[in-house]
Parts: sequence; structure tokens; C-alpha cells
Amino acid sequence: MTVHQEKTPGWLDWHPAPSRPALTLPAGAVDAHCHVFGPAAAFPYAPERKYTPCDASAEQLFALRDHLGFDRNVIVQATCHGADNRALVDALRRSGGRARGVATVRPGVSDAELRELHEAGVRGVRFNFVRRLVDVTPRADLWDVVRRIAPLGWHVVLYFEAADLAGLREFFLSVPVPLVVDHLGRPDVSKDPDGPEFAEFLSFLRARDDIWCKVSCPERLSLTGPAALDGERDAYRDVVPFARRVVEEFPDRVLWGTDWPHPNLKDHMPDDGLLVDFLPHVAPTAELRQQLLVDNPTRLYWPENEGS
Ligand SMILES: O=C(O)/C=C(\CC(=O)C(=O)O)C(=O)O
Repeated sequence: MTVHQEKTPGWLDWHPAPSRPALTLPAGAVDAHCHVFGPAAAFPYAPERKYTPCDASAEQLFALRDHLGFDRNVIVQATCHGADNRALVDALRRSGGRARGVATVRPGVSDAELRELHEAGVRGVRFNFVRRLVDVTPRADLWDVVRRIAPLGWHVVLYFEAADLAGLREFFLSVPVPLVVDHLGRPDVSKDPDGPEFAEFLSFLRARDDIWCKVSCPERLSLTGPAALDGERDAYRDVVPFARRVVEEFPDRVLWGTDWPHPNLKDHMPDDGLLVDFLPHVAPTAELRQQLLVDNPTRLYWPENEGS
């Protein structure tokens, strides 16, 4: 059967020839947020999806990993695959232990499926609250999932818009497993990093010492650029104060990832090599980059390798 899954109109494909970063990454660096999409012929996109991406296979992700100088990946299930984690599991198995995963599961997931996900390398589930990506999931369903995954030692990755944090905070803080926030909690970077909205986000991070934060996606958050293209190593300046604030206050619970293949970007597709070269702006010392790229993701995703 031929699978016809046309890309969403205006879709931007991943950069075909990213530069090699000027920054040499520390040994053991982890790209802690990236995705695999399809290929649709083998792993069709979910009927309930809100967008249809271009394919972005495990082999293509691993080629990028090697090109940029990363050692490992954390692959995050994206909404275009719904709760069908087959493409994710396939990628984890092909990685030879060099990738761990974050899945999407529904409350009815079987014990056998959870066991299979864990054996493949899944260590968390993602709860997505971004309205353009998903329909609302009833709180009771989320609770059921939390109850199922807690005994496995997994965490919950949270994707939400900054404006929605006030309404979600109490629920998040009641979830009894570690939390990982995607993309700085998506701040409006036209606002003051010292203003009340970002203060609310920092206060959320302070509320528990097991809330982690990805300081990723400047290309998605930036309003003024300049884009990480054409040799630009001083990109996305409006995002820097927000990301740097979080890295400096929480150096032992920040993570970073490329977000390859950058779904749903509208105005440009960054050069992934230049995105890596953005890192010294948010983590200016080698010590901070060692924590951000190696120590922290190893502790969360490969605790058995910590210190080795
Ligand atoms: O790549 C990301 O993290 C962000 C996405 C896509 C996504 O999260 C999903 O489909 O699950 C976005 O903002 O469109």
C-alpha cells in the first residue's frame, strides 16, 4: 500500500549541509532534544496529527550527531506520530545504546508495551500542552499515565507556552516524578527577562530541585534573530539573557538539544553547526558546557554511566 502523506504547505525541510561547529564539544556530549520523523513509508504519521513533516530518519539523525561532534541523542516523540512509538523504538534500537527516548503513551498502555519501551531505552513520557499541536488531554488521563510510569523511574517532559504556566503550575508540582521543561518554558522574549512573566517561570524551577530545563530552541523563540545562517555565530541575541539566566542559576539541571529536524519553523531553517556555535553565549565557560552537555544529561538518561 502506498502511503500518501503530503507535507504541510510551507513546510521547511532540515538544513541539507550544516557547517561543522567552531566549538569543539566535550567528550560524551548529548543532544538531549531531537526527533525522528518516519520515514512515512515504514512508520506512517498518526491520523490525529496537526502537521505532516518531511521524513527525518534515524540514519540521518545519527549522521548529524557525528558531524556536529555529539556522542549521544535523546529522541523525543513528536505529536505527528501520536502515541505510536514505533519510529522512536526503531531509532533507539539502531543507535546501539547511544540514544535514549521520551515516548508518548495513553492511559491504556499495556505493561508489555511499557516494558518494551523501557528495554529499548525510553526513560520518560512527554505531556504536550501546546494547543496548535494537540487536543486537550483530560487531567485524569495524565494522572493515569503518571501512575503507570512512576514505578519505572521515568520522568515527565512538559511542553507548554509561558502564558499557560500559571494555570498548569499546581498540577505540575503535584506530579511525583522528575519534570523536564522544554525550550525554556517558551518565554515571550520581547518581554523583560527581569519582568514578572519570566520571574514566574524561575520561581517554578525553584519550587522543586528535580525540575530540569532545556535551554534549547533559540531559533523558535527568537523574534529579532539574526538567524544561525551564513556564518552567523552571534545569532538569536534576544534569547540569550533568558537562557543564560537559567544556566547560571541551575547549572546542574539544564539540558540542551538541537531540536533537529526543527518541526514547524516558519521563517527559516537554521544551520545546525551554527546552532551549536550559539552555545557559548548561554553557557560561557567550559565548566558550564560540561554540565549542560555531558554531566546533566548523563545523570538523567544514562545514570549507570555517570562518572565513568
Ligand atoms: O520540536 C519541538 O520540540 C517542537 C515542536 C513540535 C513538537 O514538539 C511536537 O510535534 O511534538 C513545535 O514547537 O512545533
